[in-house]
Amino acid sequence: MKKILFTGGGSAGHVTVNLALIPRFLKEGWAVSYIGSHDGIEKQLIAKLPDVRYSGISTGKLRRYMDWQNVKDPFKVIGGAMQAYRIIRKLKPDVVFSKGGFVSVPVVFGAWLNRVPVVIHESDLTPGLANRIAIPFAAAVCTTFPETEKHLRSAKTRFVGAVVRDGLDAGSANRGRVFCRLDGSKPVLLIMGGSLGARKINETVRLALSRLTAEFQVVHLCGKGQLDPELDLPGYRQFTYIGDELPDILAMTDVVVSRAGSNSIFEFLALRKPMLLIPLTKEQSRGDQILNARSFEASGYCEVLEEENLTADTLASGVSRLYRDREAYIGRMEQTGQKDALSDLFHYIKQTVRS
Ligand SMILES: CC(=O)N[C@H]1[C@@H](OP(=O)(O)OP(=O)(O)OC[C@H]2O[C@@H](n3ccc(=O)[nH]c3=O)[C@H](O)[C@@H]2O)O[C@H](CO)[C@@H](O)[C@@H]1O
Repeated sequence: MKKILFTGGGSAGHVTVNLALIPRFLKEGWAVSYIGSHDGIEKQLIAKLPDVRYSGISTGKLRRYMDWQNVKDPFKVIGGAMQAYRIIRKLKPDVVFSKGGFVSVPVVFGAWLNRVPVVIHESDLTPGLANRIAIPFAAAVCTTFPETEKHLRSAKTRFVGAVVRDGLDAGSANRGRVFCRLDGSKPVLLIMGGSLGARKINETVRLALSRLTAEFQVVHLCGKGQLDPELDLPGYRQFTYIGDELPDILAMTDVVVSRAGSNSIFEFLALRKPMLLIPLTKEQSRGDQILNARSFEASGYCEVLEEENLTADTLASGVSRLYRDREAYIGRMEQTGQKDALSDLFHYIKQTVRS
């Protein structure tokens, strides 16, 4: 029996591709294991797959700012690397697939020490810090954007395109309306601040809410701990995070306001949802979301609103404009080629197994 080990975590965006690939390997009879952190979002998401053996390791983070955790974290990273090395030595996987996030770095290093080939996947236009550290130890890097190759120097790259989750297009608008208790009497605006929520977007949405609800029914995914219990308006629904019902909600959505995380924006593109993107700033991230958003803007799929220009007024007027011009956005999105990135990636990983 062939064995594959997956890793990746820290945010849902670092697990989405794994969740799409795992069922394919299970269906072909592979033994599937996963290394994530002890308490990250990946643990909850992978727990839904009973046939996958999950091992937690300790993780640390490389921060761009001063924090007392910076002193403790190198020890956690070293501890995590030793745990990953031992797990991999015992499991003896034929191949490792890494989606990035800090938990993946010791796993990739442990695989390299154990001579197990690693395939890395990069969702963003430029590689994240974790992937940049891990790339020298990998056999190959698969990219979502064709432009990414320019930003990678050492490893073997392969452009596969965007992997969107299975079942994304099987949503039902009716189920979505029942779930959200909305009657569909107005167009639906979905607001999503990435898998963790976005505080600045949430605050601005609340300031603009009377204007937004005059034109739309609004579904707002706020992120953990960011609901406003005081706000209970007709035509406005807030959730911290939506799991399996997201395809239903997307099916009833007319336009989207979102951060520019790679998985999210390719999901909106696949479903032809016009988007107003508010990327994370260079200070909040490394500017990857700005590049993701600008690439989509150049193709005519979205409007970009930089966070420094985000006000109740620019948000409300941007969404109105987006809805007014929706047919033009949808028309351009329909011109995109349909590449089966999931199958391409699946076959490629199978070819990379240890000989
Ligand atoms: C703060 C941070 O580090 N953000 C990064 C993270 O974002 P983040 O985790 O937000 O990633 P993405 O936007 O790429 O993906 C979010 C995923 O979560 C799903 N979802 C989201 C909300 C919800 O309620 N339910 C739900 O299912 C989306 O459908 C999508 O599949 O990974 C992305 C992919 O590497 C990067 O582009 C982002 O810069």
